[in-house]
Amino acid sequence: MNILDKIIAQKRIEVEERKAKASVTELKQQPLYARATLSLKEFLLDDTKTGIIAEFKRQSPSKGVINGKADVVEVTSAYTNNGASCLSVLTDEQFFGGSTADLIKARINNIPILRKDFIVDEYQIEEAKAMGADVILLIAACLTREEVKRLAAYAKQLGLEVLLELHDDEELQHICNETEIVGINNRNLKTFEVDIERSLRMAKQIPDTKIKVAESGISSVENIQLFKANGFRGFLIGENFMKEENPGKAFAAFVQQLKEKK
Ligand SMILES: O=P(O)(O)OC[C@@H](O)[C@@H](O)c1c[nH]c2ccccc12
Repeated sequence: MNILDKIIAQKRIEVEERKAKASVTELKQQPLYARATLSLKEFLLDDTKTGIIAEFKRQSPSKGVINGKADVVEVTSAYTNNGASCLSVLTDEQFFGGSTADLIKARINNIPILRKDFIVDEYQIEEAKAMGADVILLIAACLTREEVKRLAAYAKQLGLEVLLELHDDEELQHICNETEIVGINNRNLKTFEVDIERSLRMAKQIPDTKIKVAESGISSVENIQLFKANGFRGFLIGENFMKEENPGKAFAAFVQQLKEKK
């Protein structure tokens, strides 16, 4: 079993446990559920913004602990105040050390928030809405094309947007009318191998009508310029900031460099 299979098997158990604890009716009563969502699409198409989706990630299966001390409010506020277009907050507990509480805390910021988790069930989309997320991630590597269509339509009907994540050429067929924002993960979730060139190669096969996001392994302003030149509007970056003692400060310095090199 590769790591992605392991995570998904665990996720299905976890979802059943969570369903037993809170019904959808209860989720709908949570204070943030009724909140009007923000549009990631709009933020990514705004040329005055950086396009960076800045991630709060404490740990990962590939790197172990990345930052054991960072405070979610401090870091996500610094990301927001220094020009992030969106926040990505890990909510998976077991493999990434995230939580629902982290996302709820990050919600003090008024920019779109991506719930970063492994979504396999409509219930998790209801949870995402209840915790104040604006966008959910759907990972093609662990869903069929039909599941992507079904879950994306469900999210849309709740007012949430979808970031569809691809990694392999075969997954290109998962792109559908329901998914307007398409991410290409430079990291293979089964082997952890990172290849920046992958987004560039695969991007050529994605229809121009989709908004493209480059994900993972981005560590320089030059990377971003290259992605931009290849039609990308969004850049999902986690570790490059989270590995620093002060991720917010590292983010601010990165954005400063990006402005200077424009
Ligand atoms: O930390 P990085 O290399 O900048 O990568 C961020 C993000 O792309 C990565 O965390 C990610 C991409 N897809 C995922 C799916 C699940 C969990 C995490 C991820």
